Amino acid sequence: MALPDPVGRQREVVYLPAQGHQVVLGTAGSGKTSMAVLRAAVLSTAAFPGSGKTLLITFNKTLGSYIRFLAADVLRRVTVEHFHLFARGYLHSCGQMNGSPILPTNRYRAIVQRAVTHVAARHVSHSFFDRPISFFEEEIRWLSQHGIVSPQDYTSASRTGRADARLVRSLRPTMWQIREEYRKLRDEVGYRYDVDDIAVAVVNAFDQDNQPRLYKHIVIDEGQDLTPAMLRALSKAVPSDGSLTFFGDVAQQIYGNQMTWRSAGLNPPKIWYFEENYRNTKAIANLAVAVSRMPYYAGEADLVVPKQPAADGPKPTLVRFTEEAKEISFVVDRALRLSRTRSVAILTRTRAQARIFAARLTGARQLTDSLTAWRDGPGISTGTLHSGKGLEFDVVILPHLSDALFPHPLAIENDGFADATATDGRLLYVGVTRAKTNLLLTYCGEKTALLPLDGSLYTEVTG
Ligand SMILES: Nc1ncnc2c1ncn2[C@@H]1O[C@H](COP(=O)(O)OP(=O)(O)OP(=O)(O)O)[C@@H](O)[C@H]1O
Repeated sequence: MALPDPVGRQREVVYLPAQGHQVVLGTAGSGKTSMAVLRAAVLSTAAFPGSGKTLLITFNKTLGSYIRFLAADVLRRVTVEHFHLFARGYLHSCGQMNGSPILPTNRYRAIVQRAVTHVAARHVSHSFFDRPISFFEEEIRWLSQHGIVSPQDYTSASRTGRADARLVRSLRPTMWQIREEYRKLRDEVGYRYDVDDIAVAVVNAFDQDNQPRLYKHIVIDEGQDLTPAMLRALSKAVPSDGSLTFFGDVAQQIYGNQMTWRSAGLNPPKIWYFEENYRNTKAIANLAVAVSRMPYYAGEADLVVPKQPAADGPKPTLVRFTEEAKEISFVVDRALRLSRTRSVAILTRTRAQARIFAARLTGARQLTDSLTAWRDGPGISTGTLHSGKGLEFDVVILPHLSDALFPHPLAIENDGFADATATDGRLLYVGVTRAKTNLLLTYCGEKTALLPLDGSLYTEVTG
C-alpha cells in the first residue's frame, strides 16, 4: 500500500498557500486522507514557502496508526495525533490537567440525573422534567460540543438534529439551569471537565495564551465528525501566519449533525470539492449513491455527489436468512474463505454483534478505537461500522441488516426514530464505501428499510 500521486484538484489542494483556512469536501474514497497526509508533509517541508511545524489531526488512534502505516516516511516531520491527545497535552502544558480532571464517562449519567432532580425541586411540576435522562445528557453534551457558554447564546442558537427531541425556546432557560447545576455537582466531586467540554477549555486557554504557538500548521482528516468546539480550538492553536486545512465528507458524519466547519467559524477563501471516487467499483459506488439519495439524507448541505468510478466489479450481494445462527455461520464461513487472498472486514452496528464474530474468528484483528499498529494484506478484521471509519478493505461484509436491528432499537429509544434512521443511514453509507471490490450484505427476516428499494443495485439470494 502506498500513497497515490495527487492529480488535478488533489494536487492544487496539497500545494495551497500555507496561510489561512482551507476547506476540502470530498465524497468517499476521493483521496481526502491521502491528500491530508501529503498536505501535512508539504507544510512541514523547509523548502515550501511559509512551512513550519505541522500537526495532522486524525479522528481516533486507529486512524492515526493507519495513516502512519500508509506514510511513515512522508510524515517524518509531522506530528500525528487525535484531538483528545492534543487537547490533553495542551491543557497539561498550561497547568490545567493536574490530577485526573476528566469525569469518567460511567459517572456522567448519575450526575446529570441529580442535576435534573435538584432543578425540578426548585420549579413547579412540569412534564419537561419527566423526559428520559438520555435527553438531558444529550442536551448538555450538545451545549458543550457547540461551545455555548451563556444562556443568551443558547436561546438564540438554532438547534439542528434530534428531530424527535427538540426543545422549545421557552424551556431553554430551565435546561440551562440543569446544565449549570450539572457543572456545579461535577466540580464538587473533583472533575473540572468531561470529554465534551474539554474542547471549550482549550478554546478558553488559547484565548488567554500569548505564547508562540507550538504548531504553525494543522491539517484535519475526517473533520466532519469533530465538534464545532474542537474545530474552534484547533483554529486558535495556529498563529495568524499559519494555516488550518479541513478535510471532510458530510455524508459520512456519524456522530451527530453538527454542521461543523460552518458553525466553527472557519473562513476559507473557497471550498474545494473532490468528486472522483478512487476506491469503490462502479457497482459498489452505485449502491452508495443510492443510499445517499434516501430520504434520511434530505436537505443535507455540503453533500458531494461523486462522479462514476471506472473500475468494474460484481454487484453487491444481499443474502436473506430465516435463522440468525445460520446467518452468522454463513458470514464466518465466507470471511474465512475470502480472507485467504484478500483483506476482509465484518462490520456490525453494535459492539456486541462484533464480539460474536470475533469469538468465532480467533486470529481476526479486532478494530477498536485504540488499535496501535496497522498491517495490510489478506486477513479478517471485525468491528463496528463506527470503527471502520476512514479504512478500506477488498471485501466488506455487513451482517444483521434486518428491519428489527437496523436502525438499532436502542438508538430509536434514545434518539427517536427520525434521528436513529438518519444516523444509521450514514453508518450504512460508511460501511458500503469501505469496500474496494466486493460487498456482501446479510439479514434475517425482513430487510432494513434503510436500504434502497431498487433491486437492480444488488443481487438478492436466499441463504
Ligand atoms: N489520484 C489517485 N489515484 C489513484 N488512487 C487514488 C488517488 N487518490 C486516492 N486514491 C486511492 O483511493 C483510495 C481512497 O483514498 P482515501 O482513503 O485517501 O480517500 P478518502 O476520501 O479519505 O476516503 P473516505 O473518506 O471514504 O475514508 C485509496 O486506496 C487511495 O490510495
